[in-house]
Amino acid sequence: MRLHRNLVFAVIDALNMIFNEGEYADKVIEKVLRYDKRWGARDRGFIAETTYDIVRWKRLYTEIAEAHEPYTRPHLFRLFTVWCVLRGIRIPDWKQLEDTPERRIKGRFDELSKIRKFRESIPDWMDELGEKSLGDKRWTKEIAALNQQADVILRTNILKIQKEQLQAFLAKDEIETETLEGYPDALRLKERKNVFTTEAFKDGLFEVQDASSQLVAPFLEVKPGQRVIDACAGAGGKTLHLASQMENKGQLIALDIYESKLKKLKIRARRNGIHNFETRAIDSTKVIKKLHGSADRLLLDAPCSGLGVLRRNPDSKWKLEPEFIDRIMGVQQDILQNYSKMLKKGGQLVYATCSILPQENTEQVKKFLASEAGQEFEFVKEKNVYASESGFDGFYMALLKKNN
Ligand SMILES: C[S@@+](CC[C@H](N)C(=O)[O-])C[C@H]1O[C@@H](n2cnc3c(N)ncnc32)[C@H](O)[C@@H]1O
Repeated sequence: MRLHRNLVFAVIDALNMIFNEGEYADKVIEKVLRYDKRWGARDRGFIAETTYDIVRWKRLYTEIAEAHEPYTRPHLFRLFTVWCVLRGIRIPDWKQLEDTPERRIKGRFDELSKIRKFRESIPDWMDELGEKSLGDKRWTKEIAALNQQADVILRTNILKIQKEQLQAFLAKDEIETETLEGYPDALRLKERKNVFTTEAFKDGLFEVQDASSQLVAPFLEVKPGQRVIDACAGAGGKTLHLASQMENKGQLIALDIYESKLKKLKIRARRNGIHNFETRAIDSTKVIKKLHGSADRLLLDAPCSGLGVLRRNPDSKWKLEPEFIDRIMGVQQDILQNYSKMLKKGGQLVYATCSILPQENTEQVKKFLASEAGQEFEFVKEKNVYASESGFDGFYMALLKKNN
């Protein structure tokens, strides 16, 4: 691989904004990719993937490069040279990269790779929490899987097109895909490409949605004509899926505490051709109270640590704090206690997270079922999705039924 100076400089700029200015990696990459309109898909891919890689391996690379906060430009270039050496890329003879100690880098890598928190490049607290919560064996496998780059998975919008037709449509744009057993609407890209510029995307024929996330809406067993509430809808990845499973019939109410996220959902719903839905921002407890006893189905896709989706958000390894996890666990239980009241007798709810920690998942459900509010509910089934087993994001979902 031949390195181009302006692309490498863009990576260094991006790392500076992410590591020194605390900006979010996805936003920074969007910003940096706007630097030069002439960059082609390969150039853009290089910038995005190299930046994400160095963010993912930050702790390992900073140990090897003996770099530390705040990262000066020479430090950031040192991280970049570690990336090059470990990938076997020839270092160009640029002033910023001179005197790269290649043998020393490889030696340090071999030493540090013996220790999980360095090898997997995670903070001490996360390694301790993962081991305590999942046990040494599962955590070791799981964190290794969560450090792999995520595949790009599409969900066919079956309101508009069949999966095989979509595959043929995308092939015309030289986007080759394959089906995935056990994920009826999913297509996996054989090669990473920008799908957002395709006509198929603009026409709402698919959404980008991880395969594990595609398991959640079917777990709720919705039927056309029902009243379904998606109480933590966000920008609506799962709302859109629920709507297509309802065949656009019935009533779908999408709630969230952030109006801004619901606005994004409206745009996506329009593109997807969905009209059986409405959004309501939760700006007071009245919004929930008004819906008490009204839903046939209820999705609680609760806010969580996001430890199951580190492959797609590697910078959350450095942004997440243990105090946040403690706080969000309180919110998760409040959501179960208060929002479950929106369900009708005989109705069903799914509690889901994109976490792999039992304390955010099965233990929350057990605590709810043992509480006063949980007495009317019956546990039906649960599913723990591990990245190390599925090859996709880590997720949890539990189905509960409200007794008649
Ligand atoms: C896991 S995300 C939802 C992802 C979304 N369902 C999807 O499939 O794209 C959790 C959502 O819960 C929202 N949230 C946080 N606290 C909440 C609360 N107390 N009530 C309702 N929603 C909440 C967040 O704004 C966030 O959008």
